[in-house]
Amino acid sequence: MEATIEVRGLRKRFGPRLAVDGLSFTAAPGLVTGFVGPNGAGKSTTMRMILGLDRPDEGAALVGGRPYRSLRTPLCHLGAMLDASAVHPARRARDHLRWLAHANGIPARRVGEVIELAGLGSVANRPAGGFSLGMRQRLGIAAALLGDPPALMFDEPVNGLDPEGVAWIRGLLRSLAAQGRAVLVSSHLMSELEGGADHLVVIGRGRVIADTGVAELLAAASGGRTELRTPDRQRAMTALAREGAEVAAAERDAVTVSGLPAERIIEVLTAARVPFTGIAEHRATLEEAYMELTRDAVEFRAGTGGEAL
Ligand SMILES: Nc1ncnc2c1ncn2[C@@H]1O[C@H](COP(=O)(O)OP(=O)(O)OP(=O)(O)O)[C@@H](O)[C@H]1O
Repeated sequence: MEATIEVRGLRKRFGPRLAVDGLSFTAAPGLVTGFVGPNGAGKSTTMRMILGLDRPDEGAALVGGRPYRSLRTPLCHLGAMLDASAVHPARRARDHLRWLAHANGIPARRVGEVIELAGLGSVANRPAGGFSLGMRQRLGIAAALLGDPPALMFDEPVNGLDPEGVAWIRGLLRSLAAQGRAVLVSSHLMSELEGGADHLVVIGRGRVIADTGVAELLAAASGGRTELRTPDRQRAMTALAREGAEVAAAERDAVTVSGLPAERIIEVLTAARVPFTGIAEHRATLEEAYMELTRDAVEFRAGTGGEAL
C-alpha cells in the first residue's frame, strides 16, 4: 500500500500571527522529504494540521488522499512522532506500546517487532520516565512504526541526539523510504539532513521557499567551481584570471576557480609553470546550498537559530 502526504493551501493564524501562510507540498512514497526552516517557520504547526491536532483556517492536509481524522485506523496509515516526551513517565516502554496497539486494534505481537526495530530490547521493561533523550526518541519512533504505516512523519527527530543517534535515525529513515514509504522529517538545521533526505521542502514565515530534489539542489549550488591548492597562489591566480577565470583566495594555500573547467585549469598552470598540489571540483554541502537558496530571506541569514519574525 502506498500513501502520499499532501498539503494543499494550508493556512493557520494564531491571533495576530500568521503561522502557516498558504502552504502546499507533497511527500511522495519512496522518498525521505526533508521539511526545513528556522525556528518558528511553521513546521510543527503544519505537522499538527496533518495529524488533525490543529484545525487549518484554510486548505487541507491529506494522507493517502484522505484527512487523517477521517481514517478509521490512523496509525496504520500515518505513523508520527511530534513530541518524544509525550509518554507517561511511570509506564514501562513495552506497556506504553501495548496500550497504543490495543487502542488501535493492532495485534500485540507487533509490539515485540517494533521494540526490536527501534533497538529498545534492553530497556523495554523499564519505566519511560528514566529514559535518556535518545531512548525517548526511539520509543516515539517505535510507536510511529506500530501500525506498519505507508507514511511516516517525524518532527525534529535528531534534535539533541549524539552522533551515533543521528546516524541511526538517518539510516532508519532511509530504510523506511527504501521500503516504499513516504517519510516527512522536519529539521531547523540543514546539516542534519545531509545524506538523509532525497527531497527538500524549505519554508520560511509559513511559506514555501523551495521544493526541490536534493541532488538537483546540490548540483546547482556546486555551480562549476574548482578548488585548487598551490604553494604559489599569487601566480596561479594571475595566470588563471588572464584566461578569463574568476578566482578567489580561500583558506591557506587554496584558490576557488570558476568559469574554467578543471582540465583547462591544469593546462594553464602547467604552461605557466605554476606548481599545484591538489585540484578538485567543488561539491557544495547542503548547508551551503541552503544559504544560497535563502540568501535574500533576511530571517535565514542569522543562521540556524534565527527566529522567523
Ligand atoms: N498554539 C499556538 N498559539 C500561538 N502561537 C503559536 C501556537 N503554535 C505555534 N505558534 C506560533 O506559530 C509560529 C510557527 O510555530 P511552529 O512551532 O509551527 O514553528 P516551527 O517551524 O515548528 O519552529 P521550531 O523549529 O522552533 O519547532 C511561531 O511564531 C509560533 O510562536
